[in-house]
Amino acid sequence: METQLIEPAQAKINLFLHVTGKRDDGYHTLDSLVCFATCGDVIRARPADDGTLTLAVTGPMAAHLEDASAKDNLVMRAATLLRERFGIAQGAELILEKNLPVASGIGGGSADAAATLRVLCKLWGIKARPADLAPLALDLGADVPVCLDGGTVLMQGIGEKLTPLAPLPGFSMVLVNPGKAVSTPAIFAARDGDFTDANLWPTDQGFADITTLADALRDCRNDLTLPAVTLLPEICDVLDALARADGCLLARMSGSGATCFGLYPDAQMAANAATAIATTNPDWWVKDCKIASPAA
Ligand SMILES: C[C@](O)(CO)[C@H](O)COP(=O)(O)OP(=O)(O)OC[C@H]1O[C@@H](n2ccc(N)nc2=O)[C@H](O)[C@@H]1O
Ligand SMILES: Nc1ncnc2c1ncn2[C@@H]1O[C@H](COP(=O)(O)OP(=O)(O)OP(=O)(O)O)[C@@H](O)[C@H]1O
Repeated sequence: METQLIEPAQAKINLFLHVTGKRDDGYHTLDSLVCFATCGDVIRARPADDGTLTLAVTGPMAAHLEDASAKDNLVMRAATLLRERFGIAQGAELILEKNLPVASGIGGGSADAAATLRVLCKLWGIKARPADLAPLALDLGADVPVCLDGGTVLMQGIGEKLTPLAPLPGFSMVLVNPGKAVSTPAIFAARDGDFTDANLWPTDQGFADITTLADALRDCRNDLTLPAVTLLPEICDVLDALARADGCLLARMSGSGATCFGLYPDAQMAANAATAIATTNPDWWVKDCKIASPAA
């Protein structure tokens, strides 16, 4: 039977995101607590005997990617770069199931690129250590290294400095996107004012439950919220809708937006919140999910 490998590309959530400075090349340095959600895209890969690389895109968000199989899709860019750097002659037939909204702050494209690297290392028998793949991942985007590693991570530098942290207590989330793409460079460019101090997060502290975690997260923020809301005021409506739902412990924007997340103590409360928000706002993308365990 023909081999088909399947790799999840889980949504990336920035539980907080502090912008701590700006480098000479224009990139910003960050402090961000990153975790992953149980929902996301899926990458499937089969060997291609003729040595070609092809991509097909399926799924509810496929139409939002301009030219599904274009070579600038992050899946194709990841596959092409991996072949070049490791001198691989084999090809692959790739299928991207696009479930996450595009350009929405939950790293869809970055998670796809990272999942492509993981699945093709398996398909092509590349025995690369994480350190061998890290520079390649960073060349694809600042969020790709964290998506490659997964787990709960303190992300610093421009995204290349990753400190794995102890797993967080389990919690449920609702992700909401108002259905409008937001450009990451435009949001960083619109940010102004002071930078936030680095290293504010207590990396050695454990959290007994979601309530104590939410308390600690409330001392932090997403520094890109103000520029994002200025460019897309609907983000305020999304945050309000999440915060007003019963049981919401924290509502915050992820990455450069526009997707926001709400944290809830249990799956039933998250499901109820998702139903209520989706009913009132039929044009929004609404998804209830959980924090992914590191091995998921
Ligand atoms: C906002 C985050 O989602 C937080 O996780 C990421 O930092 C964004 O990562 P990404 O989408 O992979 O970003 P890239 O594709 O590498 O960069 C897009 C653009 O965003 C800006 N950018 C990105 C990352 C960063 N640390 N500083 C920046 O200023 C730069 O203008 C860059 O040209
Ligand atoms: N496989 C892909 N999935 C999503 N976007 C892609 C993909 N390949 C290329 N892109 C392009 O990358 C840009 C960023 O999309 P993406 O969904 O990764 O943004 P994001 O969720 O804001 O990411 P981040 O949180 O890492 O900033 C979009 O303009 C999109 O056209």
